Amino acid sequence: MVKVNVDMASSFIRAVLPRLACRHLKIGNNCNGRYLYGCNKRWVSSGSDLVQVEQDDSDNEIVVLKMNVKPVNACTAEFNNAMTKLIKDLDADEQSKGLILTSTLPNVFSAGLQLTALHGKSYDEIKEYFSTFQTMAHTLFTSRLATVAAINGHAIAGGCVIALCCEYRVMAEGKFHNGLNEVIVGIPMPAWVSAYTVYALGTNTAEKVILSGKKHTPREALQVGLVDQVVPPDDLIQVSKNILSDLIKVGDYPRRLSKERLRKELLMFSL
Ligand SMILES: CC/C=C\C/C=C\C/C=C\C=C\CC(=O)SCCNC(=O)CCNC(=O)[C@H](O)C(C)(C)COP(=O)(O)OP(=O)(O)OC[C@H]1O[C@@H](n2cnc3c(N)ncnc32)[C@H](O)[C@@H]1OP(=O)(O)O
Repeated sequence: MVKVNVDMASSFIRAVLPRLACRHLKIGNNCNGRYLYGCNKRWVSSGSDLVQVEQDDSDNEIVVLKMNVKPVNACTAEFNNAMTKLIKDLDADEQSKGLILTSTLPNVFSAGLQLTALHGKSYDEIKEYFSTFQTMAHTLFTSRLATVAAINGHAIAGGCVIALCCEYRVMAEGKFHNGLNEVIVGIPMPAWVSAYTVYALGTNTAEKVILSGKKHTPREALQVGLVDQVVPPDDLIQVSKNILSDLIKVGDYPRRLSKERLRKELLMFSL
């Protein structure tokens, strides 16, 4: 079990992080607001309009969630909470078997945490904000659904984490980056993100990916295991659907229980 010095992390959040984060991006507070709500399933309600929901098949087995937080799918607290609620609703619906996660934006899957949410905020506010992201990631990671990330653009830091929570990751070819640049931004990698990365990549590669903070091209991301497949952009959704269809062919109960057993150990990691 990884030991984490919580006091050190707390002082870091309190004192350094807000300044580092904003220096990194050179941004002010550009958090704005409301976007179209695309939900067409009566039992799915995020209570928000930041994720579009599409049914993919007549059996309602496959759902496509499209992140829709312009301009770069930065994970606002509202978005994190909406995603958590949607995934929990889908988990509770026995008809649903699989989930494809992608973005409405043409070149960005997700830019990760909303750096502006850290600017000028109190320790408690930042802590609360972080916890909304962590809850969303844990909910996706442990979802009983089969999950595929269809990465249609940049997937940076928290955006890469969201993809790592999925069972399978397909990325579009293009001038996009995928990586965990937390150490470059100035965020010591939380143990739970490291644990998820080790789970997906293996310890040795995860360490290199995390400690370098490198942003990978799609081909490089494939080499290190951040993604499982790279495809032409036009094929991304169809390939993801094919993978998902194969994944959900397996008997639901043994699959669900095996996924739970494989992944639940990792929930012991917090900061
Ligand atoms: C101690 C810690 C304890 C607990 C932590 C708990 C959880 C942690 C788990 C994971 C941690 C994750 C850390 C992060 O995610 S930090 C975020 C790091 N993200 C980045 O570094 C990406 C930065 N963005 C980019 O590189 C680019 O924007 C791009 C490649 C995604 C897209 O490039 P474009 O050229 O298409 O667009 P831009 O002109 O650059 O941007 C448009 C617009 O969007 C603003 N913006 C970009 N990224 C963010 C962001 N992450 N948050 C807020 N806003 C963002 C950018 O400033 C532009 O705004 P303006 O139009 O100028 O207003």
